Amino acid sequence: MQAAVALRMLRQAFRDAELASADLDARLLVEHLGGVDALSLIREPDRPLSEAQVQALADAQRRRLRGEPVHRILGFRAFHGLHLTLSKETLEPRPDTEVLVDAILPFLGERAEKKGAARVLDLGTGTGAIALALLSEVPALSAVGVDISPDALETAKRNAHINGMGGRFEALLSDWFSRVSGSFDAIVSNPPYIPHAALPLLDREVADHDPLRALDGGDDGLQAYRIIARDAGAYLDEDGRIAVEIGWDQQEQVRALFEASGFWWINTVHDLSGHDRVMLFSQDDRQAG
Ligand SMILES: C[S@@+](CC[C@H](N)C(=O)[O-])C[C@H]1O[C@@H](n2cnc3c(N)ncnc32)[C@H](O)[C@@H]1O
Repeated sequence: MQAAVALRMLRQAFRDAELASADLDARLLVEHLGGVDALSLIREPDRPLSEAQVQALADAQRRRLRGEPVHRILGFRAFHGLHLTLSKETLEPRPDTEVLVDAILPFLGERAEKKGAARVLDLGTGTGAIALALLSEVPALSAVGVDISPDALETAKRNAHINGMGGRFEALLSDWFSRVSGSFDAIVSNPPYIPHAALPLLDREVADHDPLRALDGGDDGLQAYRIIARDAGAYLDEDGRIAVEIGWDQQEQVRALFEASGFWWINTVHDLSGHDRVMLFSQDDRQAG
């Protein structure tokens, strides 16, 4: 079968099933499982696929139509320009989380330049997405990525190596701060923040394929923020910063938790849909919003 024919068939099957991202999903699958990039699909539409590639695409089509997200099928996702492999216990990193990376990046860049080196702690690192994106932008930065899942930490380590940053990334098995030591210029986190009772309401593609431990934020969704706000001060440099991703309606509660622990709110950054998504805090009032 020719690549362009495979693409047309897959696209039609996904459109018939009313998948929201039918065209994009079909293209991603044909590009990666058929081994053809976007340009060759246009320049060489007659390029034949091997028997194994046709089989892989048929299998992918079945999985996608059963509701498996396209990046789970591919086993990787692009994040902030990095290629990140996924595994059973890693959350699929989302474009909204790139907002957190961009929000803390100028601060870490400046710190690293001023001091010659800087350190960041990523709590609940998953694939390593946030830490690795920061490392890729700031060569003098090193990172500790904490997770409670050994599977996620293996994946984060693999991602650090694949992206050429293995020497600057430490994967640490820890229940939040329990095994963390030392002090950091910044603490970043995209913790689980879905209130327990809201889990059954999640989109099936999320609920069935992202790990529960990456989603469940306890009774009110704020369990992890409570711990981070309570303990972060002991691991943050005096003039350090905190950046946390939040649920769209959690700004007031998260702000209150951090302020009660003596942190100063700097600002809240919106995601790509205009929702409150990332909050920045500092240890001193000079940067306060
Ligand atoms: C929402 S995911 C974020 C993953 C990644 N940072 C990202 O943004 O794509 C939350 C992560 O926190 C981890 N986690 C949950 N409970 C934890 C705990 N008690 N201590 C450390 N990590 C935990 C989960 O395993 C998961 O990897």
